[in-house]
Amino acid sequence: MDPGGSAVPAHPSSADSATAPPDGGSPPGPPRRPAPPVGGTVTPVTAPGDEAAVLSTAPAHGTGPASAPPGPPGHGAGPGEPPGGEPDPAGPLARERAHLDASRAALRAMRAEVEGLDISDVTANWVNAAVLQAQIDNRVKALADHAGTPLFFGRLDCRDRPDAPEAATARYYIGRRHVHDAEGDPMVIDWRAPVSQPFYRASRKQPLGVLLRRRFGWTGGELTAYEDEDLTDPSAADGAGRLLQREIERPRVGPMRDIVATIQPEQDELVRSGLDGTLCVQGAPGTGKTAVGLHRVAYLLYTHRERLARSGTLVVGPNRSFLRYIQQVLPALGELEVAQATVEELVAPGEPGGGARGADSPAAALVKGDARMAEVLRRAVRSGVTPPTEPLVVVRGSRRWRIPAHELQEIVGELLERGIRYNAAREALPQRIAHAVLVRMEAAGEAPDDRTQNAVARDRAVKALVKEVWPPVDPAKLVLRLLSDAAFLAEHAEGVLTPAEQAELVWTKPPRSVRSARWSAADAVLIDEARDLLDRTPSLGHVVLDEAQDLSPMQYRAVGRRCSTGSATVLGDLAQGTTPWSTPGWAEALTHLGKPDGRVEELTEGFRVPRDVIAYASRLLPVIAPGLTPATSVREAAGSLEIRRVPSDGAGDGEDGAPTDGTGPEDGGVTAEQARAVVEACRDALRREGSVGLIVADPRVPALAAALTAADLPYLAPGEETGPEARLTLVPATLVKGLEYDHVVLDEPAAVIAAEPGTRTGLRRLYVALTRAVSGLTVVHTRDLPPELRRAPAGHG
Ligand SMILES: Nc1ncnc2c1ncn2[C@@H]1O[C@H](COP(=O)(O)OP(=O)(O)OP(=O)(O)O)[C@@H](O)[C@H]1O
Repeated sequence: MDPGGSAVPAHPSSADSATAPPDGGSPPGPPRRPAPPVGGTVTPVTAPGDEAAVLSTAPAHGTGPASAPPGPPGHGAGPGEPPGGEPDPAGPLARERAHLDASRAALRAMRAEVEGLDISDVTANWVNAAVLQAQIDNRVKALADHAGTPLFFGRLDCRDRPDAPEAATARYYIGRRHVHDAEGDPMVIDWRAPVSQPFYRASRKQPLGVLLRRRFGWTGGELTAYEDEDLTDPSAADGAGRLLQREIERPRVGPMRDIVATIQPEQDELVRSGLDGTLCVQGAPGTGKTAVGLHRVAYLLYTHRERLARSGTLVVGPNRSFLRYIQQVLPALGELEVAQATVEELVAPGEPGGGARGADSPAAALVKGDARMAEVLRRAVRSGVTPPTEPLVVVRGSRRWRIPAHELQEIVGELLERGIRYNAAREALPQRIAHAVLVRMEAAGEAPDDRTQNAVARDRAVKALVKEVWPPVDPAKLVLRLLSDAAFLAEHAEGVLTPAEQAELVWTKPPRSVRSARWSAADAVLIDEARDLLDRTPSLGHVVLDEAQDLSPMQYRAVGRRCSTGSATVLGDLAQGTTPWSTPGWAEALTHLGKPDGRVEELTEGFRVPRDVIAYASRLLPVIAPGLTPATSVREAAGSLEIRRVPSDGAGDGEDGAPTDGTGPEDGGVTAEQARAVVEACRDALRREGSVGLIVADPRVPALAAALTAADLPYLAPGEETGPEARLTLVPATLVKGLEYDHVVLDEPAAVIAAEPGTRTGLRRLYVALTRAVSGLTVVHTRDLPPELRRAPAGHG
């Protein structure tokens, strides 16, 4: 029997005992009991225990919403509420809805106030007026009340001061943005404010002044449930409550969403770590690295708004589909100004995909991505500098000023030694020469001033000398020459690259010009490095670098110079490195980034992949990344894992990875039986709720796309938004990193491995593909599974 073939029958269900179906919303009109005053003021409220309306005070164990039967109508609307129908108008849920209504009204008032601003008196001219109006428009946009987005998701009842009596508490509602009433008192507090921090960090062991933490459940924009934790009882166990479980286990449809309501304490520590230090997060698949990185940007923008508004922030992701997938998270958190780019777009902006067209062999790419290339380029850039051998004569009026060659050489030598950027030195050179002339003028009794110095610096003879001594350099032409002219390369790679490495670099058919060259992604990074040697790349305030394990040292340098005076958040998983140059360790990566003091933290709690699926995928870990901790899964549902073996066309089983079916490479070796079984697995997956991802080795995409079309199954491209009409995405294995689907159908693992240049890279690609599922994974294979997957190593399930 195939040891991996045991099916785990756990099907997700939409049933959710934690919340009621929408019940028509809150009754119109004012609540019978007004919502207690919030924030800032000491508010005597009933002791938390009195509000007996707790949904669950203890973490739910083993009866997660995904496996619980659907409750009766109204069940779970909040204890203290009558089952079904409207909530008791005096009950806690009704009071919370009243606070919601009041907060919405306050937000409307805030918006109306901004909309009603009359700027005609305060703006001196139309330019100022336009600028101010744009700021007002942005503010109005930021104050919009989005129907589907809850205004708050949590509440804290805190002891107002450590010495305050038990009954004196302050109450804070925690939400995505700050809302205040007409008096300026807060109704909802921004999740990023320091006051909100205990919502994420407080535990029964360390309550941080919190008496009660309440989480709210929402259904279709309606407040339908809440769940309390009484933090005054140290004997009760901390743990994920049902609303949290429900959020984690909800079916995925559409792009990535924010996790602001359920950020976990260890994630919160990373989100709120300071702007000045660089932070690197190593984490197994689904541990929330991307989520942490994006929320960290939102937090930093809130905390250092002015500084970052000036310097800018940027999120770097592996490809466009990934960026499309994450692009709505920051706007949902109210942050509209964060740029997003791939490394390719960073180094060669303007053209989609960075304009890179050529492809390198892995060996050539390895050398081009090596940090030693920086030294080769540095030498090559400066190679045109030729110390003058003749004196310079400058004619001013009737006088001639002569600077001897040795003095000119000294000036040039000094500029070279100072290590300033090539073009900055090139600009400084005429001024230095002019200075030498001025010294002579003064010695001769003249009284030259700054204008004289500038005039000398612009003198024709000086200009001609500068052009000859310090010639202008075009970065692309320089790289073109290095890659086309073996002698030029050898001159500058001497002692840095071996002759064999140099041979990898040189094009066999050199292009005629920069424009006709088929630049590869690695070439674009070389050009970027050369450009930076000429002129300093402007630095942003903060850069988030996701899927960082795949960057070459030269790519790290390219990202690093874009945050040279700022800081970075580096996110990645060494086990998911699938480039030939992928990062061996974070210390090295941080050094290339120019942030050797960066702090490395690890996340191991998985929020995506169900237990059985992550245990299965983790069988590969000892081979692909020995020493890394396998992720745990906080999801309660074990998930479904099914391995379907398809009988081959009678050709018999071959060796691992070898096609045995006699099909040609043009269809990627997909047999008719395999295609049928894959389509069937997709149909099965589509019977369930949520998104479905069909992951296939890149060469097999056309054959399986044709099979889906023939079977009348519409499908999307990765990053395209799933919706009710199309929930199935056909994803080439090389594009699936960072993405997730409720149910994953994985076609032919042996082909995924075979599509990569080496077995280790292949197994890592397979590990990425195996860890995309939120609730279920079906592996469909004709060829043998890799032996690493068939063996269950001790402790890995
Ligand atoms: N605290 C949380 N509450 C709810 N959902 C969470 C939480 N943390 C992470 N998630 C969810 O878990 C899933 C995985 O998160 P994310 O994509 O950030 O993980 P990752 O570590 O970047 O994964 P990968 O290594 O595969 O790129 C996402 O759907 C995310 O929204």
